[in-house]
Parts: sequence; structure tokens; C-alpha cells
Amino acid sequence: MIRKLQKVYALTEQGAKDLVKATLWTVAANISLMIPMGVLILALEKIIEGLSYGADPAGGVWWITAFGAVLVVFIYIIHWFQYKALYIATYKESANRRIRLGEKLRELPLSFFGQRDLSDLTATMMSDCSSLEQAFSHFVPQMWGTVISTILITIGLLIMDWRMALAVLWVVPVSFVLVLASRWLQVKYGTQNFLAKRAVTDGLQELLETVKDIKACNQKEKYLKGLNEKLDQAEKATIRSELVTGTCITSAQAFLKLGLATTVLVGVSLLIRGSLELTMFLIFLIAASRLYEPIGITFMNMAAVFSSQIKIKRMKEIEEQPVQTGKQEYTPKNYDITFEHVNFSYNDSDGVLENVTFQAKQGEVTALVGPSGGGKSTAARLAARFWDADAGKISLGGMDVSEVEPETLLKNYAIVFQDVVLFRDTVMENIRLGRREATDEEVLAAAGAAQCDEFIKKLPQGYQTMIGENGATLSGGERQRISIARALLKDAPVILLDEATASLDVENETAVQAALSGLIQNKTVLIIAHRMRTVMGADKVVVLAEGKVAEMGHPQDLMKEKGLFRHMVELQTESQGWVLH
Ligand SMILES: Nc1ncnc2c1ncn2[C@@H]1O[C@H](COP(=O)(O)OP(=O)(O)OP(=O)(O)O)[C@@H](O)[C@H]1O
Repeated sequence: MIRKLQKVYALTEQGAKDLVKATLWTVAANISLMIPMGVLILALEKIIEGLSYGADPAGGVWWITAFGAVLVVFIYIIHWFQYKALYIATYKESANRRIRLGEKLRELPLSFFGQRDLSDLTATMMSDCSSLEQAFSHFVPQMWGTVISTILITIGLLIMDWRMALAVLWVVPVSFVLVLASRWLQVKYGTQNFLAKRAVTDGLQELLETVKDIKACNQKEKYLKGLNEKLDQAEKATIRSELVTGTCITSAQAFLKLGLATTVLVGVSLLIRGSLELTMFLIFLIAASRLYEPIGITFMNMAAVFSSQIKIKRMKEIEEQPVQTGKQEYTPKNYDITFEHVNFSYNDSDGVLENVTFQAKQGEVTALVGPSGGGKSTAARLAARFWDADAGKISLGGMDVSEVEPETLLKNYAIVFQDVVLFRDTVMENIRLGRREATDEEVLAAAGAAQCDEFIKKLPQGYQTMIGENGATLSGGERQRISIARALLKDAPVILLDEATASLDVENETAVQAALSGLIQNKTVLIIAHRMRTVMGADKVVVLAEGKVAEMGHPQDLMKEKGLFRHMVELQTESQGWVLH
């Protein structure tokens, strides 16, 4: 049963066990609320007995009152345990769920992030987790608890008097069927509501991320119009969903109340015929008045559980994604990167790399060049196992990278990308990201070598200046130099430089290249650069065009041929003489 609960509600083993515990405590709490009814009846019996035989009607009631007081304490204790099981355990599970999702995201291949919208992922991590927390602390255990306690109370009532029990209970299955029958309607409109709200969240996040471009392109009104439409749709979807759910649940709850009328009708007619005791009639009247309320609440809980299904489904989709695994022990014999007949495509679309074969040797600089979109960045990222190749083999030091655990593999790589990511932290910590255990002196040395020192010292608090989100307060060249400083600090045996010096002016580029030359001694360097002057000093050039290796060799040898490389170099030399008129 625990396994099944884990699967249905996407819980951990402990979470499923806690759900069972919370349900059992809810059953106990529901039944405990029936006990005062028994005490009341006992007291009534005593009073009626006293009145019938002319004795003091309050005679035997004192000890019943004392018993009642003990019961109050007992009921309090049960509710305390129920509270603990419901809330404390749920919040723990919720924290675990978030950690589990975070861990899972860490292990997922980058291909997953290409398929999923980032704002959707954030919403799944934050708001879906919160609403599931609400569902598991308020709805699910109460729903199952009430179902079980109603079954137990039904059995008790049937044993006491089956005729009256039927008069009280016939409405329960009928209204239950009403709720279940409307489930598909609730799920349909609930899902539409969820998707419409998610579209608003996506739209808002997109707006915040692209606000500069929207303004620059004068598209503010058009964009806001689209966002307003999404908001209108979300509003309509919410009203529709609330209306459908409200109508279904309120009808079922109203139907339940019919049971009180039938209890009175059947009870009175049995009383008149003399086949029912007055106390028994009172017991059923009280039972009817107490029983319907938790069942009515359960119908509302069921609606909330139905609407949680889509969130649970999304969460399970993430949790069931296959992760990149591999050996955690890895000792390569050297650091040569070898591509052998590699094919690759993103999202099963057209092939991005086709039958790509080349080697980037340790101690050499290998440059990937070619027209835009030719697959250079893709090849560099495949070398670090950001994705796995569809066919062929990529190896580092003879070992297939797809067999090495990604984090273990990445310890061997220092990477500088075109798009530098900086964190909301101090400049010092942003550089230290290259090697967590580096001392301040080592960070300063790396920053100096990457030509960062001058601009960092001009910042208000120097190295202790907080960088805004993604380094928004720094220029492109400054961000790139921080990223280079990180790579220098990491000092890994394989270096991937994807347009690493593209945002630098000529003076800085020369200085940074001098620093990089120091870094790349005896290392495997795979460099992507559009500036041919950067590429001419490489040991080997691999020209990638439309995903295929068009040419390969030493740059001077390639210049002797009338191929794509020479054409690119000539074009760039020509373009250097261009002037804007
Ligand atoms: N994450 C991704 N998802 C889907 N397609 C992608 C992704 N990244 C790149 N592509 C596509 O793969 C192809 C190769 O892209 P890639 O960035 O590797 O080329 P490139 O040679 O490095 O280009 P550039 O010189 O312009 O940076 C392009 O058609 C691009 O649109």
C-alpha cells in the first residue's frame, strides 16, 4: 500500500507512511467527536429514568459529567496527535519534496531544460509544491480519514437499528456518486484554469526577462496587449472552474441534508408504531446532525484533491526523467578529446552534427571555426557531456564521456562561454566559483591575470562589491573577464573557450590572450572564435559547416587550399577595411 500511495501522490516512502498515520489519526479524531454524543445520551437516559420513577433527575448525572470532563481531555490529546501527524509531517515532506526536486534538476541533462519552460519549472518548484503542501496538510488525510470513519460509524449505526441507519445514510452514496460523476468536469475545467494561470506566470517572467528588448523595439503596447489577453483568459478560466466545482459540490452537500428529513420521518413513524425507543430516535437524530458535516467537507476536499492531480502529474514528470549517470572514479591516461562519427540533434529535430570525427590533442590548441549555426558550440558542449551524442563516441583520454558521471567529468574542464552567468554575490565569490577552496590571494592572482583588477578596484567596494542579478551592472567585456578569471583559477586540464574574448577590445584581448597562453601549457584547448587572428595561432583548425567537418588541418596548410577556411579569413581581412558611409 505504501508503494501505491508513493506512486499516486508522488511521495517519499516516509511521506506515504506519514500520510497513513495522519489518516488514522483523522479517523480517531472523527470518531472521538461521536463519543460526547454517547455521553449525552447516557445523561438523557438517567434524567428520563429519574423523571419516570420520581427520583432526583440529576442523581446519576454527576459522575457522567466527570466522565465527560475526562473525555474532553482525551479528545484534546487525539486532536493534538492528529495535528502533529497532519501538519508537522506534511511540512517535513514538503521540504523533502523541494530538496528532491532540486537534486533531480541538478542531475538532469541539459536537453531537459531545452524542452521545459524555465518559468514553468520555477512555478512547479514553488507554487505547485506549496499547493501540494496545502493538499496534504488539509485535504488528503481528512478525505481518507472521513471515508474510513464514516464506514465505521455506518457499521455501528446498522448494528443499532438498520431501519434508522438506512434513513440516515441513504443520501451518502447518492451524493458521493454525484461528486464522482462530476469529477471529469472538475478535472477538465480545473486543468484549463491551471494552464491559463501558468500562461500568465510564463508571460510575466518573459516580460521581466525581455523588458529591455521590448522597449528597444517599441513593442510595449503589443506585448502588454498579449499579456492582458492571457490575464483575461485566466480570469474566465478561474470563474468557470469555480462555478463548475462550486455547483457540483454544493448540490451534493444540499442533497446530503435530505437525510435529516428522512431520519425524522422514518423515526417518527417508527415511534408512533412503537417499534423504536425515544432514546434510540434521539441517538439517530444526533448522529445525522453530526455525520453530514464532515462528509460535506470531504466533498470539498475531494474537489481539491482532483485539482492537485495535474500538479502531482507535473512533479512526477520531473521526478521520472532519466538522469545522466556514470562512473564516479575516472583516471584518464591523457586528456585528448576524440570525436568518432558523432551524430547529434536537439529535440529529435534535424541533425545538428553529422558524422563528426576529429581529435583535440593534449598540449595543443584546436580551433573550431565555421559559419554561424554550423554546430561549433554544440560540439564543444558535447565534449563536456552537457548532452549525450545520438550516435558515435566522444572520449576524453580514451574513456567514453557518456560513461562518466557528469560532475566527475566536469572536474577536468574549465569552460568560458559566450553567455557568461554571474551570481548575485560579491565579485570575489563570483570568481571563487572556479575553485571553491581557493584563497583570497589565489582569487586576486587569477583576477589580475584575466585583466580584471583595474575595473574591479574602481567598483564601490572593490572585490567585495555585490554584483546585481546576472552581473547586470557590468559591461559585456567585464563579465567575460570575470569568467576567464574563474577558468584561470580552476586550472583544469581541459579548457573550452567559446568566443571567450569576443566582447573584449583589442588591447584587452591581447592582454587576456597572453594570460590564457600561460594557462594552456600542456593542456587540451578547444577554442571557438570568429576572429581569425585568434585562430591563426592554433595547432589545428576544424571547420564545421552545416554540422559536418568541411576541412581540418594546420591553419597555414588550410590557407594554401582554396577551401572554406581560406575564404573566411579573406572575407574577414576584407571586412576590416570597411567603412560606414
Ligand atoms: N539548445 C538548443 N536547442 C535547440 N537547438 C539548438 C540549441 N542550441 C543550438 N541549437 C541549434 O543548433 C544549431 C547549431 O548551433 P550552435 O550554437 O552549435 O552553432 P555555432 O556554430 O556555435 O553558431 P554560432 O557561431 O552562431 O555561435 C543551430 O541551428 C542552432 O539553432
